[in-house]
Amino acid sequence: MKAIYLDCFSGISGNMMIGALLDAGLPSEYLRAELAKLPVTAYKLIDKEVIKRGIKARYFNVEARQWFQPSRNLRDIHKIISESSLTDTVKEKAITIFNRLGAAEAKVHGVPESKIHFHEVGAIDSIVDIVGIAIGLEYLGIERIFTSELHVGSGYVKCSHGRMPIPAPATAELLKGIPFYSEGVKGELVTPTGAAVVACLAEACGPMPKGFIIQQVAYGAGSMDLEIPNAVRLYMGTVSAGVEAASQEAKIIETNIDDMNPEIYGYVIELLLKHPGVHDAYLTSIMMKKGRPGIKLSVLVSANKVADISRVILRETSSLGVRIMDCDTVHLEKEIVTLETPWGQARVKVGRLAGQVLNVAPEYEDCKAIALKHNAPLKEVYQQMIADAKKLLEAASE
Ligand SMILES: O=C([S-])c1cc(C(=O)S)c[n+]([C@@H]2O[C@H](COP(=O)(O)O)[C@@H](O)[C@H]2O)c1
Ligand code: NI
Repeated sequence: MKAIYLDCFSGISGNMMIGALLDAGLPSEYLRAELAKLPVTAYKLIDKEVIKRGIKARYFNVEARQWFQPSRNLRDIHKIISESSLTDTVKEKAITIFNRLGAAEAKVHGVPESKIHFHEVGAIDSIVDIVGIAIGLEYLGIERIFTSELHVGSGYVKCSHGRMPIPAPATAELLKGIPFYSEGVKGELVTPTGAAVVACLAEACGPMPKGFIIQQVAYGAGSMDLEIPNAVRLYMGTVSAGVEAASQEAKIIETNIDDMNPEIYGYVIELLLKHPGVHDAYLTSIMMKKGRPGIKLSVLVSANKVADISRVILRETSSLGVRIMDCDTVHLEKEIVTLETPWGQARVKVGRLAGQVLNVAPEYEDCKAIALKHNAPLKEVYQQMIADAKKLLEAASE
């Protein structure tokens, strides 16, 4: 699977992330053409190569063409993104990041999310950065994202509220569950946008996952000149489907529900399974107090995503609270193998322990599509896929 590992030794911001994606192969013209699908125009993109402490890096920035921009709240931004002709994946990713940013601002300022305004120049910068990141990840085909611990810098930052401690309050809110540090560098190395991107998209923040094979190294420049290069380093490469981030701890989040419209459950499970860091989400029938039939919702999640996923559960279900439990896990090493069969292509999951194949599982969706297309019994498609996969694996091991 195509993956990136972001080495945030000098922090991360929206601009730095786009710079790194451009340096990794996202064509500037493609980014501009996709951004032009948004109904916002009064901006100019800066995209150039710079040298940061001797390292060549790509610098990206957004300049508002006019100082006055309409004040936009989260709803306006949702509308701008969702009514554009960008792909659904880009829209969904961008809206998820904006929601996180909005929630953090709302929490810090003690106002409802609906009252959060992305002000003046900041709005256009945030829209371009966040949508641009989603465009870049889709263009480069990135399926998994990991980061290092984040270097946040130190001191104070000047913004519309006055001088605020670093990490800025919205950044600090977004860094819940994410390891970060400061080594005395003065300045804001991680911005709220950078933190929101990591919080929403990264599966884990720590050492590079075992088995990550690097194919390319790219640098996205920040705007500061420091004693260290002000840049984010992006390693692009591959990681096998089963690779877990090193030292990744898992938790189980659970809640019991006895008062929710049953139509909601399928939607919530689908939503949860789309979140990076969610390994499983499932329902169990239970009998609750006062003889009420109920449902226990359980979510197996990477430890650094507990706050994030608890929020999704509390927002989307009728639950008033969740419980969180430690969970040790043992995994087979997973690999996805694509088979060429007389019926067409189909993926099979191969599970290994110390190199020995212990399980071969055809992908349900692929088998279902074949069964429907060729009017064949699903169980026969499964049997055929398992037999073909075993033959392929035997041939590969000879
Ligand atoms: O303008 C507001 S409300 C604002 C709030 C905060 C909080 O932490 S609260 C921080 N900032 C600063 O604005 C810039 C822009 O950050 P981006 O993520 O949009 O690039 C940054 O310096 C923040 O610390 C502004
Ligand atoms: Ni703020």
